[in-house]
Amino acid sequence: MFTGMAMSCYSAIKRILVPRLTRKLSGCHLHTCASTCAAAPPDDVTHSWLTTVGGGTVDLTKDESSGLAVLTLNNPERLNAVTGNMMLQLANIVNDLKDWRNGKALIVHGKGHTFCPGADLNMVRNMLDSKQGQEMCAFMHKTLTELHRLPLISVAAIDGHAIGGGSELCTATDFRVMTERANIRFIHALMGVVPGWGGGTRLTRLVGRTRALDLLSSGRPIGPEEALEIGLANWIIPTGHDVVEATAEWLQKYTKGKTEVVRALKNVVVAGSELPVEEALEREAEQFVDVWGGPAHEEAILKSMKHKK
Ligand SMILES: CC[C@H](C(=O)O)C(=O)SCCNC(=O)CCNC(=O)[C@H](O)C(C)(C)COP(=O)(O)OP(=O)(O)OC[C@H]1O[C@@H](n2cnc3c(N)ncnc32)[C@H](O)[C@@H]1OP(=O)(O)O
Repeated sequence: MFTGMAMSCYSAIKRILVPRLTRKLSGCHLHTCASTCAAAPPDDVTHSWLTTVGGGTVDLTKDESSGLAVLTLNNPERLNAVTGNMMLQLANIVNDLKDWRNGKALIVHGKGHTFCPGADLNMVRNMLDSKQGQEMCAFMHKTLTELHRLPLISVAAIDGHAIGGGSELCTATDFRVMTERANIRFIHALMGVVPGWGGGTRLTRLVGRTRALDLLSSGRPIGPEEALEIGLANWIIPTGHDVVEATAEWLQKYTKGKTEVVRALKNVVVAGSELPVEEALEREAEQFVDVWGGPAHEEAILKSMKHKK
Protein backbone atom coordinates (compact mmCIF):
# COMPACT_ATOMS: atom_id res chain seq x y z
CA MET A 1 0.00 0.00 0.00
CA PHE A 2 2.86 2.30 0.96
CA THR A 3 4.54 1.69 -2.39
CA GLY A 4 1.26 2.49 -4.15
CA MET A 5 0.92 5.81 -2.29
CA ALA A 6 4.54 6.71 -2.95
CA MET A 7 4.08 5.97 -6.63
CA SER A 8 0.97 8.15 -6.92
CA CYS A 9 2.71 10.99 -5.02
CA TYR A 10 5.64 10.69 -7.37
CA SER A 11 3.46 10.78 -10.44
CA ALA A 12 1.49 13.80 -9.12
CA ILE A 13 4.74 15.67 -8.45
CA LYS A 14 6.01 14.75 -11.88
CA ARG A 15 2.74 15.78 -13.53
CA ILE A 16 2.37 19.14 -11.81
CA LEU A 17 5.81 20.31 -10.77
CA VAL A 18 8.00 19.19 -13.64
CA PRO A 19 6.10 21.11 -16.34
CA ARG A 20 6.08 24.19 -14.10
CA LEU A 21 9.80 23.99 -13.50
CA THR A 22 10.43 23.37 -17.18
CA ARG A 23 8.35 26.41 -18.03
CA LYS A 24 10.20 28.55 -15.50
CA LEU A 25 13.61 27.41 -16.63
CA SER A 26 12.90 27.82 -20.32
CA GLY A 27 11.27 31.22 -19.82
CA CYS A 28 8.60 30.21 -22.35
CA HIS A 29 4.90 30.99 -21.94
CA LEU A 30 4.10 27.53 -23.13
CA HIS A 31 6.51 24.67 -23.08
CA THR A 32 5.58 23.77 -26.66
CA CYS A 33 8.03 26.40 -27.88
CA ALA A 34 10.82 24.02 -26.83
CA SER A 35 10.55 22.18 -30.13
CA THR A 36 10.69 25.32 -32.25
CA CYS A 37 13.49 26.76 -30.10
CA ALA A 38 15.44 23.60 -30.77
CA ALA A 39 14.76 23.86 -34.52
CA ALA A 40 16.09 27.40 -34.69
CA PRO A 41 19.80 28.02 -35.28
CA PRO A 42 21.83 29.68 -32.55
CA ASP A 43 20.59 33.25 -32.67
CA ASP A 44 24.05 34.80 -32.85
CA VAL A 45 24.85 32.95 -36.09
CA THR A 46 21.70 34.30 -37.74
CA HIS A 47 22.06 37.74 -36.22
CA SER A 48 25.48 38.30 -37.72
CA TRP A 49 24.31 38.16 -41.32
CA LEU A 50 20.73 39.40 -40.90
CA THR A 51 22.12 42.75 -39.72
CA THR A 52 23.89 43.13 -43.05
CA VAL A 53 20.59 43.29 -44.96
CA GLY A 54 19.37 46.74 -44.05
CA GLY A 55 16.48 48.96 -45.09
CA GLY A 56 13.16 49.50 -43.36
CA THR A 57 12.22 49.31 -39.70
CA VAL A 58 9.63 47.63 -37.53
CA ASP A 59 8.12 50.16 -35.14
CA LEU A 60 6.15 49.61 -31.96
CA THR A 61 3.97 51.96 -29.93
CA LYS A 62 2.50 50.85 -26.62
CA ASP A 63 -0.34 52.59 -24.83
CA GLU A 64 0.04 51.72 -21.16
CA SER A 65 -3.45 52.84 -20.15
CA SER A 66 -5.45 50.97 -22.80
CA GLY A 67 -2.96 48.08 -23.08
CA LEU A 68 -3.01 48.36 -26.90
CA ALA A 69 0.24 48.03 -28.88
CA VAL A 70 0.58 48.87 -32.57
CA LEU A 71 3.31 47.18 -34.61
CA THR A 72 4.10 48.83 -37.94
CA LEU A 73 6.11 47.29 -40.78
CA ASN A 74 7.83 50.30 -42.20
CA ASN A 75 9.57 49.86 -45.56
CA PRO A 76 7.15 51.67 -47.87
CA GLU A 77 9.49 51.96 -50.90
CA ARG A 78 9.28 48.15 -51.11
CA LEU A 79 5.66 47.88 -49.98
CA ASN A 80 6.95 46.83 -46.52
CA ALA A 81 8.98 43.82 -47.71
CA VAL A 82 10.85 42.36 -44.75
CA THR A 83 14.63 42.83 -44.74
CA GLY A 84 17.09 41.01 -42.45
CA ASN A 85 17.29 44.00 -40.20
CA MET A 86 13.48 44.10 -39.92
CA MET A 87 13.45 40.39 -39.01
CA LEU A 88 15.76 41.12 -36.09
CA GLN A 89 13.68 44.11 -35.00
CA LEU A 90 10.50 42.03 -35.18
CA ALA A 91 12.06 39.34 -32.96
CA ASN A 92 13.14 41.97 -30.41
CA ILE A 93 9.66 43.49 -30.39
CA VAL A 94 8.03 40.09 -29.82
CA ASN A 95 10.40 39.56 -26.88
CA ASP A 96 9.54 42.96 -25.51
CA LEU A 97 5.80 42.21 -25.80
CA LYS A 98 6.21 38.91 -23.94
CA ASP A 99 7.21 40.90 -20.86
CA TRP A 100 4.64 43.70 -21.22
CA ARG A 101 2.50 43.16 -18.14
CA ASN A 102 -0.04 45.91 -19.04
CA GLY A 103 -0.62 44.50 -22.50
CA LYS A 104 -4.05 43.34 -23.69
CA ALA A 105 -4.02 43.68 -27.47
CA LEU A 106 -1.81 44.09 -30.51
CA ILE A 107 -2.50 45.44 -33.99
CA VAL A 108 -0.04 44.45 -36.74
CA HIS A 109 -0.16 46.55 -39.90
CA GLY A 110 1.96 47.97 -42.71
CA LYS A 111 2.87 51.57 -43.38
CA GLY A 112 0.98 53.12 -46.30
CA HIS A 113 -1.72 51.29 -48.15
CA THR A 114 -0.19 47.86 -48.10
CA PHE A 115 0.49 45.12 -45.55
CA CYS A 116 3.58 43.13 -46.64
CA PRO A 117 4.76 41.38 -49.83
CA GLY A 118 6.93 38.90 -47.90
CA ALA A 119 10.68 38.68 -47.59
CA ASP A 120 12.75 41.30 -49.40
CA LEU A 121 13.41 39.64 -52.76
CA ASN A 122 16.74 41.46 -53.08
CA MET A 123 17.84 39.58 -49.97
CA VAL A 124 16.27 36.27 -51.02
CA ARG A 125 18.04 36.45 -54.40
CA ASN A 126 21.44 36.38 -52.67
CA MET A 127 20.58 33.48 -50.40
CA LEU A 128 19.72 30.77 -52.88
CA ASP A 129 22.96 28.79 -52.70
CA SER A 130 23.56 28.94 -48.99
CA LYS A 131 22.35 27.75 -45.62
CA GLN A 132 21.15 31.29 -45.03
CA GLY A 133 17.72 30.46 -46.47
CA GLN A 134 17.21 27.78 -43.82
CA GLU A 135 18.51 30.03 -41.09
CA MET A 136 16.24 32.90 -42.12
CA CYS A 137 13.28 30.50 -42.26
CA ALA A 138 14.02 29.03 -38.79
CA PHE A 139 14.46 32.52 -37.35
CA MET A 140 11.13 33.78 -38.72
CA HIS A 141 9.42 30.51 -37.82
CA LYS A 142 10.42 30.98 -34.19
CA THR A 143 9.52 34.68 -34.13
CA LEU A 144 6.06 34.16 -35.64
CA THR A 145 5.34 31.17 -33.40
CA GLU A 146 6.12 33.34 -30.40
CA LEU A 147 4.03 36.20 -31.79
CA HIS A 148 1.11 33.77 -32.17
CA ARG A 149 1.45 32.72 -28.51
CA LEU A 150 1.71 36.18 -26.96
CA PRO A 151 -0.76 36.67 -24.11
CA LEU A 152 -2.35 39.50 -26.11
CA ILE A 153 -5.35 39.46 -28.43
CA SER A 154 -3.75 40.19 -31.75
CA VAL A 155 -5.14 41.28 -35.09
CA ALA A 156 -3.55 41.85 -38.50
CA ALA A 157 -5.05 44.94 -40.14
CA ILE A 158 -4.57 44.24 -43.84
CA ASP A 159 -4.73 46.97 -46.44
CA GLY A 160 -3.36 46.13 -49.91
CA HIS A 161 -1.15 43.07 -50.36
CA ALA A 162 -0.29 40.31 -47.87
CA ILE A 163 1.84 38.06 -50.06
CA GLY A 164 4.31 35.20 -49.41
CA GLY A 165 5.88 35.83 -46.00
CA GLY A 166 3.28 38.61 -45.56
CA SER A 167 0.45 36.07 -45.87
CA GLU A 168 2.23 33.90 -43.29
CA LEU A 169 2.68 36.85 -40.96
CA CYS A 170 -1.04 37.59 -41.01
CA THR A 171 -1.82 34.03 -39.88
CA ALA A 172 0.30 34.59 -36.76
CA THR A 173 -2.31 36.90 -35.23
CA ASP A 174 -5.57 35.82 -33.63
CA PHE A 175 -7.78 37.80 -36.03
CA ARG A 176 -7.49 39.33 -39.48
CA VAL A 177 -9.42 42.35 -40.70
CA MET A 178 -9.19 43.51 -44.31
CA THR A 179 -10.01 46.57 -46.36
CA GLU A 180 -12.06 46.13 -49.56
CA ARG A 181 -8.89 46.39 -51.67
CA ALA A 182 -6.83 43.96 -49.57
CA ASN A 183 -5.76 40.51 -50.67
CA ILE A 184 -4.00 37.59 -49.02
CA ARG A 185 -1.92 35.44 -51.32
CA PHE A 186 0.09 32.35 -50.47
CA ILE A 187 2.35 32.73 -53.48
CA HIS A 188 4.96 30.20 -52.35
CA ALA A 189 4.17 27.36 -54.77
CA LEU A 190 4.44 29.74 -57.71
CA MET A 191 7.88 30.72 -56.37
CA GLY A 192 9.00 27.09 -56.14
CA VAL A 193 8.78 26.84 -52.34
CA VAL A 194 6.31 26.05 -49.58
CA PRO A 195 5.54 28.28 -46.58
CA GLY A 196 8.39 28.14 -44.08
CA TRP A 197 7.44 30.71 -41.48
CA GLY A 198 4.76 28.47 -39.96
CA GLY A 199 1.99 29.91 -42.14
CA GLY A 200 1.11 26.60 -43.83
CA THR A 201 0.33 24.95 -40.51
CA ARG A 202 -1.57 27.94 -39.16
CA LEU A 203 -3.59 28.31 -42.38
CA THR A 204 -4.57 24.64 -42.33
CA ARG A 205 -5.82 24.97 -38.75
CA LEU A 206 -7.68 28.14 -39.61
CA VAL A 207 -9.54 27.11 -42.74
CA GLY A 208 -9.22 23.31 -42.80
CA ARG A 209 -7.32 20.89 -44.97
CA THR A 210 -9.15 21.19 -48.29
CA ARG A 211 -9.30 24.98 -48.37
CA ALA A 212 -5.68 25.28 -47.24
CA LEU A 213 -4.61 22.98 -50.05
CA ASP A 214 -6.65 25.00 -52.54
CA LEU A 215 -5.08 28.30 -51.44
CA LEU A 216 -1.53 27.00 -51.07
CA SER A 217 -1.35 25.01 -54.28
CA SER A 218 -3.10 27.55 -56.53
CA GLY A 219 -1.31 30.60 -55.12
CA ARG A 220 -4.41 32.61 -55.98
CA PRO A 221 -5.24 35.89 -54.21
CA ILE A 222 -8.09 35.87 -51.69
CA GLY A 223 -10.14 39.03 -51.39
CA PRO A 224 -11.95 40.15 -48.23
CA GLU A 225 -15.36 38.65 -49.02
CA GLU A 226 -13.98 35.17 -49.67
CA ALA A 227 -11.60 35.45 -46.71
CA LEU A 228 -14.57 36.31 -44.49
CA GLU A 229 -16.62 33.44 -45.88
CA ILE A 230 -13.95 30.80 -45.23
CA GLY A 231 -13.03 32.11 -41.77
CA LEU A 232 -9.65 33.50 -42.76
CA ALA A 233 -10.78 37.08 -42.12
CA ASN A 234 -13.05 38.30 -39.34
CA TRP A 235 -14.21 41.72 -40.51
CA ILE A 236 -14.11 44.00 -43.53
CA ILE A 237 -12.99 47.51 -42.66
CA PRO A 238 -15.47 49.97 -44.18
CA THR A 239 -13.93 52.10 -46.92
CA GLY A 240 -12.87 55.60 -45.93
CA HIS A 241 -11.86 54.75 -42.36
CA ASP A 242 -8.36 54.92 -40.95
CA VAL A 243 -7.26 51.28 -40.85
CA VAL A 244 -5.61 51.31 -37.43
CA GLU A 245 -8.27 53.46 -35.77
CA ALA A 246 -11.11 51.32 -37.15
CA THR A 247 -9.33 48.13 -36.10
CA ALA A 248 -8.70 49.47 -32.59
CA GLU A 249 -12.39 50.24 -32.27
CA TRP A 250 -13.38 46.79 -33.57
CA LEU A 251 -11.03 45.16 -31.05
CA GLN A 252 -12.60 46.88 -28.06
CA LYS A 253 -15.32 44.28 -27.67
CA TYR A 254 -12.61 41.74 -26.84
CA THR A 255 -10.57 43.87 -24.50
CA LYS A 256 -13.19 45.33 -22.17
CA GLY A 257 -12.16 42.96 -19.38
CA LYS A 258 -9.37 43.48 -16.89
CA THR A 259 -5.86 42.93 -18.21
CA GLU A 260 -5.22 39.73 -16.23
CA VAL A 261 -8.47 38.18 -17.51
CA VAL A 262 -7.81 39.01 -21.17
CA ARG A 263 -4.29 37.58 -20.88
CA ALA A 264 -5.46 34.46 -19.06
CA LEU A 265 -8.13 33.81 -21.70
CA LYS A 266 -5.59 34.04 -24.49
CA ASN A 267 -3.33 31.59 -22.62
CA VAL A 268 -6.25 29.15 -22.29
CA VAL A 269 -6.94 29.33 -26.03
CA VAL A 270 -3.27 28.91 -26.98
CA ALA A 271 -2.99 25.87 -24.73
CA GLY A 272 -6.30 24.47 -26.03
CA SER A 273 -5.23 24.82 -29.63
CA GLU A 274 -1.65 23.59 -29.30
CA LEU A 275 -1.24 21.14 -26.44
CA PRO A 276 -2.42 17.57 -25.91
CA VAL A 277 -5.79 17.67 -24.17
CA GLU A 278 -4.64 16.60 -20.67
CA GLU A 279 -1.93 19.24 -20.64
CA ALA A 280 -4.26 21.91 -22.03
CA LEU A 281 -6.81 21.13 -19.31
CA GLU A 282 -4.11 21.51 -16.69
CA ARG A 283 -3.06 24.89 -18.12
CA GLU A 284 -6.69 26.00 -18.13
CA ALA A 285 -6.99 25.10 -14.46
CA GLU A 286 -3.82 27.06 -13.70
CA GLN A 287 -5.16 30.14 -15.48
CA PHE A 288 -8.44 29.77 -13.57
CA VAL A 289 -6.59 29.70 -10.25
CA ASP A 290 -4.64 32.79 -11.28
CA VAL A 291 -7.78 34.90 -11.81
CA TRP A 292 -10.14 33.33 -9.22
CA GLY A 293 -10.88 35.83 -6.44
CA GLY A 294 -8.89 38.49 -8.29
CA PRO A 295 -10.09 42.11 -8.59
CA ALA A 296 -12.24 41.50 -11.71
CA HIS A 297 -13.87 38.41 -10.24
CA GLU A 298 -14.54 40.00 -6.85
CA GLU A 299 -16.02 43.12 -8.45
CA ALA A 300 -18.35 41.07 -10.69
CA ILE A 301 -19.52 38.82 -7.88
CA LEU A 302 -20.11 41.67 -5.41
CA LYS A 303 -22.14 43.57 -7.98
CA SER A 304 -24.43 40.51 -8.43
CA MET A 305 -24.32 41.25 -12.14
CA LYS A 306 -27.16 40.23 -14.43
CA HIS A 307 -26.37 39.48 -18.03
CA LYS A 308 -29.58 40.30 -19.83
CA LYS A 309 -29.40 41.20 -23.49
C1 LIG B 1 8.56 32.82 -46.91
C2 LIG B 1 9.22 33.94 -47.54
C3 LIG B 1 9.05 33.89 -48.98
C4 LIG B 1 10.17 33.07 -49.46
O1 LIG B 1 11.14 33.49 -50.07
O2 LIG B 1 10.09 31.87 -49.15
C5 LIG B 1 8.79 35.26 -49.54
O3 LIG B 1 8.07 36.02 -48.97
S1 LIG B 1 9.50 35.68 -50.99
C6 LIG B 1 8.60 37.11 -51.50
C7 LIG B 1 7.27 36.76 -52.05
N1 LIG B 1 6.62 37.94 -52.54
C8 LIG B 1 6.53 38.28 -53.83
O4 LIG B 1 6.96 37.55 -54.70
C9 LIG B 1 5.87 39.58 -54.13
C10 LIG B 1 6.63 40.32 -55.23
N2 LIG B 1 5.97 41.58 -55.54
C11 LIG B 1 4.93 41.67 -56.37
O5 LIG B 1 4.42 40.71 -56.90
C12 LIG B 1 4.40 43.06 -56.62
O6 LIG B 1 5.36 44.00 -56.26
C13 LIG B 1 3.10 43.34 -55.82
C14 LIG B 1 1.95 42.50 -56.42
C15 LIG B 1 3.26 43.03 -54.34
C16 LIG B 1 2.73 44.84 -55.95
O7 LIG B 1 2.65 45.21 -57.28
P1 LIG B 1 2.50 46.78 -57.64
O8 LIG B 1 2.43 46.88 -59.12
O9 LIG B 1 1.39 47.37 -56.85
O10 LIG B 1 3.83 47.48 -57.05
P2 LIG B 1 5.33 47.30 -57.58
O11 LIG B 1 5.53 45.93 -58.13
O12 LIG B 1 5.66 48.44 -58.46
O13 LIG B 1 6.14 47.39 -56.21
C17 LIG B 1 6.56 48.63 -55.64
C18 LIG B 1 7.97 48.47 -55.20
O14 LIG B 1 8.04 47.47 -54.16
C19 LIG B 1 9.01 46.50 -54.52
N3 LIG B 1 8.68 45.20 -53.92
C20 LIG B 1 7.48 44.59 -53.93
N4 LIG B 1 7.56 43.41 -53.32
C21 LIG B 1 8.85 43.26 -52.92
C22 LIG B 1 9.57 42.24 -52.23
N5 LIG B 1 8.95 41.11 -51.78
N6 LIG B 1 10.86 42.45 -52.02
C23 LIG B 1 11.50 43.56 -52.42
N7 LIG B 1 10.88 44.56 -53.07
C24 LIG B 1 9.57 44.40 -53.32
C25 LIG B 1 8.97 46.47 -56.03
O15 LIG B 1 10.12 45.89 -56.55
C26 LIG B 1 8.85 47.94 -56.33
O16 LIG B 1 10.10 48.57 -56.19
P3 LIG B 1 10.86 49.16 -57.49
O17 LIG B 1 12.11 49.77 -56.92
O18 LIG B 1 9.90 50.16 -58.08
O19 LIG B 1 11.11 47.99 -58.37
